[in-house]
Amino acid sequence: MTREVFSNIGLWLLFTLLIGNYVVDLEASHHVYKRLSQTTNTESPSVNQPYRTGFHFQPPKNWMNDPNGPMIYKGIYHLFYQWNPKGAVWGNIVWAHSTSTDLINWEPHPPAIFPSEPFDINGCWSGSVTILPNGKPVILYTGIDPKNQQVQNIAEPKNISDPYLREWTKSTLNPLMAPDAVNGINASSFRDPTTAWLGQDKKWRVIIGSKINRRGLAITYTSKDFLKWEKSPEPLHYDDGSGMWECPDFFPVTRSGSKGVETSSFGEPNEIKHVLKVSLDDTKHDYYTIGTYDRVKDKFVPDSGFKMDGTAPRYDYGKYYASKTFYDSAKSRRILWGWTNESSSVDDDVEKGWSGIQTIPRKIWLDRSGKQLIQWPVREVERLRTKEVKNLRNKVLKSGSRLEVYGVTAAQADVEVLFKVRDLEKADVIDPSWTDPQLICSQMNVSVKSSFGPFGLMVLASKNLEEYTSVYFRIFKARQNSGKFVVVMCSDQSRSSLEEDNDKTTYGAFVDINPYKPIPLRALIDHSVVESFGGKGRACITSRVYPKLAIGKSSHLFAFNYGSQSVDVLNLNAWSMNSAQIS
Ligand SMILES: OC[C@H]1O[C@@](CO)(OC[C@@]2(O[C@H]3O[C@H](CO)[C@@H](O)[C@H](O)[C@H]3O)O[C@H](CO)[C@@H](O)[C@@H]2O)[C@@H](O)[C@@H]1O
Repeated sequence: MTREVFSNIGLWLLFTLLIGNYVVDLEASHHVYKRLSQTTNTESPSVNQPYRTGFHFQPPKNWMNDPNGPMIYKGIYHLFYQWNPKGAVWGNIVWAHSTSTDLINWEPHPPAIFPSEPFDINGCWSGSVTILPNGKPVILYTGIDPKNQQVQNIAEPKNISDPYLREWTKSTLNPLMAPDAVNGINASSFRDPTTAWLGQDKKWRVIIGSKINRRGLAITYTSKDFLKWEKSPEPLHYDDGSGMWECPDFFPVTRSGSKGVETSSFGEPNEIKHVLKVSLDDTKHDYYTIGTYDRVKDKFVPDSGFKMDGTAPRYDYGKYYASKTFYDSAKSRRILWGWTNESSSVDDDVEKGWSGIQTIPRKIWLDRSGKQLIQWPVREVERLRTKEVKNLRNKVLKSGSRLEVYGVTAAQADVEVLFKVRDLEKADVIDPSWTDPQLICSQMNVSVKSSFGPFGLMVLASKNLEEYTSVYFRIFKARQNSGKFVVVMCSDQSRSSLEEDNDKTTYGAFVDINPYKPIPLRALIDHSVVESFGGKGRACITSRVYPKLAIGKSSHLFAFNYGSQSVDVLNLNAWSMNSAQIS
């Protein structure tokens, strides 16, 4: 059926091309595809869906991976994403499309781009939007050609007066960038173009993720007109040994304040730093480095201490991949989107009929230290807060104690808590060999007592704690007689579900905060996802969990302290969250 439809589309398109159209009119194929995506896999997900989210973005059904081409256009936010119209596993990839006025409630549209031409017949993979100086948005995306080579294509809106940009036209000049014998690009590792930026010479630049042997690199192309692109002799940046760089992202950040800057902005060199983010195919994590962009040499130079490989800091120390930012000109902020895959088995995904969510979009900016990025859920999500619970204020959590937070819908909630510790000189000294926070968290699980920690939240917990996910801190002295401390934040999924088949890896991150001050923790809890923010966005951990007992109204929320020293809860606010309008 699919093949038939595609070959009919192909014939029809060939006809329009033969009669001399320079752009491919996709209107008819659009409608056919819309029908197709509505009729394939017609079995809607079963009614009993305890793991579907209430306020995290997800399509009504089927597989979703990377966020693509996020932007704001005429006051409307757009999110495209990699979607399989035919099932809950990866494949048959198209650019699905939704729009929003607040980044939280979404209206679905038919797929914007789908395989129709030789230059993308085997898939429309990830890419980005660039808003041209005349205000017109254009998409650069990776197409998979008949030889399964990865090539870069352009698509533009059919009608720029439609704020929803519902229809897109592919250029007949596609592919604009392709591997060949001369450029020596690896045809199976050449994908995911970024948002382009304008250089001093008025030429556009874009980078594309790639690899040559074990070298991961960001290949630069330049163009005067956005159509004819020339490969630069040198990549923007590379690292030997890091493997394929998927979904690169490259953007400026201001050195002071949390305002975002437009991708082509440079300002004074002492005002702007640049961020290079890559998604490492080898580890499936998103890493970033902060550095300087040399506009003359077209080179990114990481600041001292940063290396663009698996040792670089991560946006999120849980399940989080293929992220992408955009500049929100309406609110002068840079927004980060990221994909969170399931931790359930493929069989379970197929049975529930869907896979993959997007995390709540986060505002992202450079910390005053210049050494790390800070992320915080967009303020708009707070509009879903309802019924605030304030039953924990200035409470002492004695060693081994737990306090239940009553009156909140614990399966769909937003919780903010401020802890305070005293007598820090009693902290245990960290073993100098403990350099990997994930290892610390998994080896010292929640039942292992230190002086300070574990203390934190137990979320998606069953009444008698047969199931719970714990998000907590431990504080160590950096050395004996040292006034420096190491704060570790953990998200322990090992007891999250009675079901055995899920990936229950424990995650961990170091949090760069001063433990003499109050220690903030926020958790966005949404049925099968827990997004945790330590130190006001200095460390983020997203986890996926599938409790069997702690679902819906049977879900509970606790603050706890299993460390040997008491911990104060200065303040704990919890909100039941309304559901967003999404699909
Ligand atoms: O949808 C294609 C885009 O996704 C990216 C990054 O997520 O590449 C993914 C990749 O496929 C693997 O990842 C899938 C989920 O992302 C997974 O389910 C699949 O089984 C994997 O093969 O696509 C290619 C081809 O399979 C592979 O090399 C990647 O890891 C992004 O780079 C693509 O544009």
